[in-house]
This record gives sequence, structure tokens and C-alpha cells, in this order.
Amino acid sequence: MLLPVLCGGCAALAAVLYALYCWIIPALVQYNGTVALLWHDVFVERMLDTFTRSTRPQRMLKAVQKNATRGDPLSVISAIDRFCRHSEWAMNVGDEKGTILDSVVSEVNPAMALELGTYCGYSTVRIARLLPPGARLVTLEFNGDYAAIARQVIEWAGLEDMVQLVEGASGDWIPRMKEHFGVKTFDFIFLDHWKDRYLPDIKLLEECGLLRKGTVVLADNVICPGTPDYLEYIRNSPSYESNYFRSHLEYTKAEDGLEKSVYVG
Ligand SMILES: C[S@@+](CC[C@H](N)C(=O)[O-])C[C@H]1O[C@@H](n2cnc3c(N)ncnc32)[C@H](O)[C@@H]1O
Ligand SMILES: [Mg+2]
Repeated sequence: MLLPVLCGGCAALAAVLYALYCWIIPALVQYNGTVALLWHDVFVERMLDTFTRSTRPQRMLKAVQKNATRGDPLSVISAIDRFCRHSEWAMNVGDEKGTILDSVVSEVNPAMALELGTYCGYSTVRIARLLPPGARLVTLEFNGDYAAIARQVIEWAGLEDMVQLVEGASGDWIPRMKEHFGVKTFDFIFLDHWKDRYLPDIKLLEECGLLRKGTVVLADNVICPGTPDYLEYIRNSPSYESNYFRSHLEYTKAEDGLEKSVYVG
């Protein structure tokens, strides 16, 4: 009498677990940004780091060394995108938002560009490959392990001559930009570091006189994880003309986007 009930219970539990594993978790991870970040950035990354005794940036670098051609930035970008779509998600701006980034960089054609948040150098390579001859990109990363990987990725792409990768925190380095790099103002700035730093750092860039009339500031992840205080400021300040580019969180179908803001003085 008890056996059929127990077997029925086990079958129902197995069906629920199967549905969770095959449909519910994958759908949540694809369409819900918060779940996606928790799943990929906390759960999966920690598990893979433990099992492989390596880090995600190290695994990404290996994918570049195995699949990309030295001196060919596009092949580096493709190798990273393939790794992130088929092996492991990572917090690069990604292929979908990357095409928006490309079009803004091409439109601005900056002689002097700044990136806050290098990680493994994916967006650095995307930006640097589009710069005109003689242009420079300064990119800031405060995590020494990420910076070491990014240097190798940038070198693999053959772009080391136009990129200055600085290891340090934005709050410390922005006030030293003029004196240290001989920068007058930036033509293009890509904000993609921790989201609670967007607002203090744009204000710091203003205070330090690093923006000129026409400087274009492009901010990633303004919806997911989200930068509400920055959006409130940049959209309501008379010093900027601001537009939202709707897209998706890197390598998922959850909504995210880029905010392009032109400094008008
Ligand atoms: C989202 S990742 C950058 C991704 C990269 N832009 C890309 O698309 O390939 C953010 C990076 O910013 C770095 N970061 C966060 N806050 C920072 C700060 N205040 N100064 C410098 N680096 C920072 C983090 O260590 C992390 O590597
Ligand atoms: Mg980002």
C-alpha cells in the first residue's frame, strides 16, 4: 500500500527537479538579469574555480590563446564572445551592446579616450581597434589579477601601443590624469566599473576639467545591475544631452542598455 504512494512521490519530485533543471532555471537565467548575475557570477564561477583550480579570467585568456590570431583584434573579440556564449558567461560588455559601443566610438573618432573598468580587456580591444592613428586609450582597473590578464589580451590583439592600462582605483587616478598622462580633456569616456562609482566619478571628471564641450560619455549596465542615481543626474543636468540605447545584459535576453551623454558645458 505504502510502496506505490512512495514511488508516486519520488516520480513527482523527479519531474519537478527535471523541469527546474531543464526549463525553469535556464529561462530565469536567460530572461531575469538579477538571477543571471547571481547564477553566473556567484554560483557557477565559484564552482568552476574550485573544480578547475583556475579563475574565469585565466580560462578566458586560454580561450584567446587557443582560438584567436595574434595581432587580429576581431579574432580576439570573437574568441571571447564564443567562450562567453558557449562555455562561461563573463561581465564583458559583450557582442550585442558591443556593436552599439563600436558605432559610438566610430562616430566620435576620439584622439583621447578613457575607460573605467578594464576587467579582461574585451571592451578595451573593441574600442582601441577603432581609434584613429596616434590616438590613445587610457583604461583603469583596480584588480591586479584582472589587469595582468587584460595586458596579455591587449597584447595578443596587437594593440598595446595605443592602450595605457593603469592599475588603480578611479577615485585616486582621475585627479592625477592631467599631470600623469598629459591629458587636456577626453573626447570619449566609457563607464563600466562598479555601478556605485558612476555618479561620483562623472562629477570628479567634471571637477578635474577633463570634459570639453562635445565629450561623449557612454555608460554600460544602466539598467542591469543598474545605475539609478547616475541616470537621474545625467538625464536632468543641463550640462548633458542624454540618450538611452536599449539592449540586453551581456550574453542574455534580460533588458539592459547604454546611456550616451554628450557634455554641452
Ligand atoms: C564590468 S567589469 C568591466 C568590463 C569591461 N569593460 C568589458 O566590457 O570588457 C568592471 C571592472 O571594473 C573594475 N572596477 C570596479 N570599480 C573600479 C574602480 N573604482 N576603479 C578601477 N576599476 C574598478 C572591476 O574590478 C571590474 O574588473
Ligand atoms: Mg558592463
